[in-house]
Amino acid sequence: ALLPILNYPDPRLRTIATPVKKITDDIKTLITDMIDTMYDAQGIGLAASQVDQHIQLIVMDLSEDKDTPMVFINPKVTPLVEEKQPYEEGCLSVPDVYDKVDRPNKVRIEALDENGKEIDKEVEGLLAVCIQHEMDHLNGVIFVDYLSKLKQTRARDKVRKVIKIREKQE
Ligand SMILES: O=C(O)C[C@@H](Cc1ccccc1)C(=O)SCC(=O)c1ccccc1
Ligand SMILES: [Zn+2]
Repeated sequence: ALLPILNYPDPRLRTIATPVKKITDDIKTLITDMIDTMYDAQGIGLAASQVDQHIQLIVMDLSEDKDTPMVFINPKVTPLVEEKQPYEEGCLSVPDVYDKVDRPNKVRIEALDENGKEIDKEVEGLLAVCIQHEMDHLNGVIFVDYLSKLKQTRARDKVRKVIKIREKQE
């Protein structure tokens, strides 16, 4: 099923996600729904916080054919390089807003997959940028928080306009 995505500056996006204790059938259904929702919204990642489910769960798919979803449960991300690089980011909760954010571009990801199997890998580039962006969501941080106050105001105005247009289309 498609889930509604919370839009910035909804305060629910600031909720800190809690660890997943047991991978229940409900969680497996949420994973499927989040993957469907991510594809429908043309995203490459989605954090459970964005669909108002405040547990430590991220889905991502950076593949061309949108047929290789990745699931990260209770993820831990550790930077592997000191220096940060700018990368153009977007966010499904801040539609039509894109801007550069500086982040380490090589990180280690430790997590569980949807079957509870350990994941422990080093990634770089867009995958590293995206997982850090998703981790921020689980900690109530949105990428516009790294931008200037002026850009944050512009982002709020932009989201308001996009939502109005979407409501008219329905
Ligand atoms: O809101 C989200 O978490 C999804 C977000 C993930 C993300 C994309 C790019 C950089 C960092 C994090 C998106 O998928 S935004 C839409 C998108 O597909 C995209 C935007 C910019 C570059 C590449 C992809
Ligand atoms: Zn986002």
